[in-house]
Amino acid sequence: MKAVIPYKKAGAKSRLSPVLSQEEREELVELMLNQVIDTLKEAGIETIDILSPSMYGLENMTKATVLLDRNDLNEALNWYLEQAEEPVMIVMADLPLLSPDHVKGITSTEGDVCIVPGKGGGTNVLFIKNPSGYRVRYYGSSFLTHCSIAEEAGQNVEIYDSFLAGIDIDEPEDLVELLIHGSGASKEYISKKFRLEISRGRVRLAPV
Ligand SMILES: Nc1nc2c(ncn2[C@@H]2O[C@H](COP(=O)(O)OP(=O)(O)OP(=O)(O)O)[C@@H](O)[C@H]2O)c(=O)[nH]1
Ligand SMILES: C[C@H](OP(=O)(O)O)C(=O)O
Repeated sequence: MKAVIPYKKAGAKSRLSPVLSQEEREELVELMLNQVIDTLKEAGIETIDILSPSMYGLENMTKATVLLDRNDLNEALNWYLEQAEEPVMIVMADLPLLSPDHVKGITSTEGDVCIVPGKGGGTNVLFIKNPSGYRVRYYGSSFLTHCSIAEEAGQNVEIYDSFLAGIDIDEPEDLVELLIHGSGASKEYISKKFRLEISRGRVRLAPV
């Protein structure tokens, strides 16, 4: 069993541009990537690949193997799945609230495929026991798409339901969850720029 993390640092997280500069967004994704790698290692995942279109931000990466593929996310991942000869766990790089227990729970699924839904219909983690028989199609309502792809391939799907594993850091409101529930370098980084404030009964971001 091995894990692959699709990762692109250049121009990352454009949906966070209302609150973070490009430089800040690129720093944040690098911190989150390293937290995801550490979580996978702590869960006992020994083979970890990073699939990236360039070495940007990965020049000093020693904790995982960097595989370069300039194709888009789906093409790069489907190429990876075609080559795989063991179960594959596709883990997004923007999951700083993912824990080793989540990883262990996902990979101990009784299903052929285990999916962790993200906000807004995304797919945060996709564990595939028989990768050669599966193809991904991220973006849009990819969670529903990935469920259908499994069912059409006769593979049964387990949905791993987790509030924290379901939080991918895409939009400003996701930074509130990182400040409330997070720990480690990405939480520390954001806590230097933002604090939480209660406004009209809701928790919101405010500049420090
Ligand atoms: N290998 C590879 N990974 C990608 C590519 N585009 C995005 N990713 C990664 O795929 C995961 C999900 O991507 P998004 O949440 O859309 O990240 P993003 O493109 O930086 O965010 P937005 O600009 O807000 O859409 C993250 O781990 C990204 O680093 C790509 O073209 N190639
Ligand atoms: C890659 C994409 O991420 P999102 O844009 O939903 O955060 C998805 O999960 O399909």
